[in-house]
Amino acid sequence: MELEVRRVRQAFLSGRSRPLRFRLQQLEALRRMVQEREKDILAAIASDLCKSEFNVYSQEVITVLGEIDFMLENLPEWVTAKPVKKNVLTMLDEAYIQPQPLGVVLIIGAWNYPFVLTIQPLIGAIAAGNAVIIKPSELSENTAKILAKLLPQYLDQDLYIIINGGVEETTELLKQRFDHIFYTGNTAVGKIIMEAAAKHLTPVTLELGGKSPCYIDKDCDLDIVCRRITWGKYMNCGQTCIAPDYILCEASLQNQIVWKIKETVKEFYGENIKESPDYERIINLRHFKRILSLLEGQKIAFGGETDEATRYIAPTVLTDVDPKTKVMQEEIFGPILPIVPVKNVDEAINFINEREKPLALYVFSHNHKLIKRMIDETSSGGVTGNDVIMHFMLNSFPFGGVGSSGMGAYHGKHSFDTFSHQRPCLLKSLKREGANKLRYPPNSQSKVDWGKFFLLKRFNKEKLGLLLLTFLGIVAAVLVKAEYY
Ligand SMILES: NC(=O)C1=CN([C@@H]2O[C@H](COP(=O)(O)OP(=O)(O)OC[C@H]3O[C@@H](n4cnc5c(N)ncnc54)[C@H](O)[C@@H]3O)[C@@H](O)[C@H]2O)C=CC1
Ligand SMILES: CCCCCCCCCCCCC/C=C/C(=O)O
Repeated sequence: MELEVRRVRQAFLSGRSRPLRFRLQQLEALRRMVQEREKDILAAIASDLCKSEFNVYSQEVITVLGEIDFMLENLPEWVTAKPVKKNVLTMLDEAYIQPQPLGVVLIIGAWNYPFVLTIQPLIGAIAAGNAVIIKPSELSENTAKILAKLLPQYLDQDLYIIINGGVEETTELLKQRFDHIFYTGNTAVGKIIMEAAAKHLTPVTLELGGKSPCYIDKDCDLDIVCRRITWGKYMNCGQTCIAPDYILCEASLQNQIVWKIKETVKEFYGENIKESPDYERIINLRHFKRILSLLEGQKIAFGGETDEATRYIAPTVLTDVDPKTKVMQEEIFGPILPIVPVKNVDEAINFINEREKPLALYVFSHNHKLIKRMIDETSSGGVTGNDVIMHFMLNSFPFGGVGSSGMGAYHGKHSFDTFSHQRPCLLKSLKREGANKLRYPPNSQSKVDWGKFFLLKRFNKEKLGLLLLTFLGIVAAVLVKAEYY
C-alpha cells in the first residue's frame, strides 16, 4: 500500500497532472471509456444491484456523462487566476487567487450507486489537477472489478490508480498520508475515516446518510405528491442516501396517502412486483436482515412480503409509527416507509429539529410560504420542495450533508473547489519602499492614525486637511510643470 501511494505521489510531483490540456485529455478519455465500454459497465452494475440496464443508465451513467461535459465546458474558466479587490496597502500590486491541486486524493466509494458515487468525485479530482487513489466499495464487487479493469486502459496509470479490497485494505490505506480524503458511506465509518485523517491533518469530505423527512401539508395534490414520493422511496429498493426516509403529516391524511402510494406501486411495478425489471433487491443478507428487523412490532399498511433467497423486500408502508421505535432511530436504507402523524407544521418542524440534521428534506404544499418557512426553520444537506431526489441532478448545486449527514460538498464547480486549494497570490514590486515606512518599527501614534485613516477609513479632520493639502500640492506641481514645458 505504502509503495502504491508513493508511486502516485511521485507521479503527482512530476507535475503532469497540472496543465489544463492534460486534465481535459484525461476527462475526455474517461468519457470515451464510459461510451465505448458502456455495455460492460451497465452489466456489472446491473448484476450488483439486480437492476435493469435502463435504470443503471438513467440513474448513474447519464449523471457521469453530464458531469464530464460540464467540466470540459467550464474548466478553462475555472482554472484561471481570479483578480481580487485590493485595498490601499496593495493598490499598486498584483493580487489574485490561483486554484491549485491539493495533491494525492483518496476517494472511497459506496455500493448503492457504485459507479456515479465513485466516478463523479474522480471527475472533480482530475479536473482540479490531482492524483487519485480510488477505493470502490467491496459490496458492489462487479462494479469494483470492471473499474479496476477499465480505468487503467483509459487514464494515466501512475496518476490514477484503483485499489480493491475490503475493510482490511481500506484500514491499511487509511494509515497513509493523503492530501484529501473523499468518503461516501455510513456515518459510523465516516467517524473512522475522520479519525484516521486527523493523524495526518488531512482534510475530509464526508458524504454520509441520515433520515431524510418528507412533510406533506394538507394543502397539496396528494396524487402527485404520492407518485413522486413512491418513485424516490422505492427507486433502487430504497437504497438511496437521499431517499425519503419517513413521512410526517396530519393523521387525517394518513389513509389517503397509504392508498395512493399503494396504487402508484401497482402502476410502477405491476401486480407482481417480483417480476418487475424496475424493482431492485437488497445488496446483501446482512442488510436484508437489518431491514427486516425494523418491521418488528409495526403496523404494516401494505407490503411486508419478503424472500430471503433473492433478498426481496416488497415496497412497504407503516402507519401510526411511534418515533421511539427502531425504524425511527436509524436510517432505513430499504423499501420501508413509516408515516408519523403530527398535529401541524409546527410540530413537524420541532420533530425535525429535535433530531440529527438530515441529508435531504422534502416538503409538499401548494403554499409557497409554508415551504419557505420549513426551509428557514430547519436544517438539512439539501431541500427539494414538491419533489424528491431531484436536487442531486442539478450540478450547479453543492451536494453534501450538514452535521451528522456529512461535511463538504461536490458536483460541478463545487467538486472543483473541494479538490482545489484557493491560493492567494500577492505580487509586489521591490520599489516604492517609502510607502512601507508606515508599517516598519519604530511605531508611533501618528503611524497608527495613518493606518486607521487608510485601512479603516476613520477620518479625522486634521488628517483629511493634511491629505487635501498634499493633493493640492500635487495638482499645483503638475500644473507648474505643464506651464514650464
Ligand atoms: N451522502 C451521500 O452522497 C451518500 C451517502 N450514502 C450513505 O452510505 C451508507 C451506505 O453505504 P455503506 O453501507 O456505508 O457502504 P459500504 O459498506 O460500501 O462502505 C462505504 C465504503 O467504506 C469502506 N468501509 C467500510 N467499513 C470500513 C471500515 N471499518 N474502515 C474503513 N473503511 C470502511 C468500504 O470499503 C466502502 O468503500 C448509507 O448510510 C447512505 O446514506 C450512500 C450514498 C451516497
Ligand atoms: C430517463 C430519465 C432520467 C431521469 C433522471 C432521474 C435519475 C435519478 C437519479 C438518482 C440519483 C442517484 C444518485 C444518488 C445517490 C444517493 O443519493 O445515494
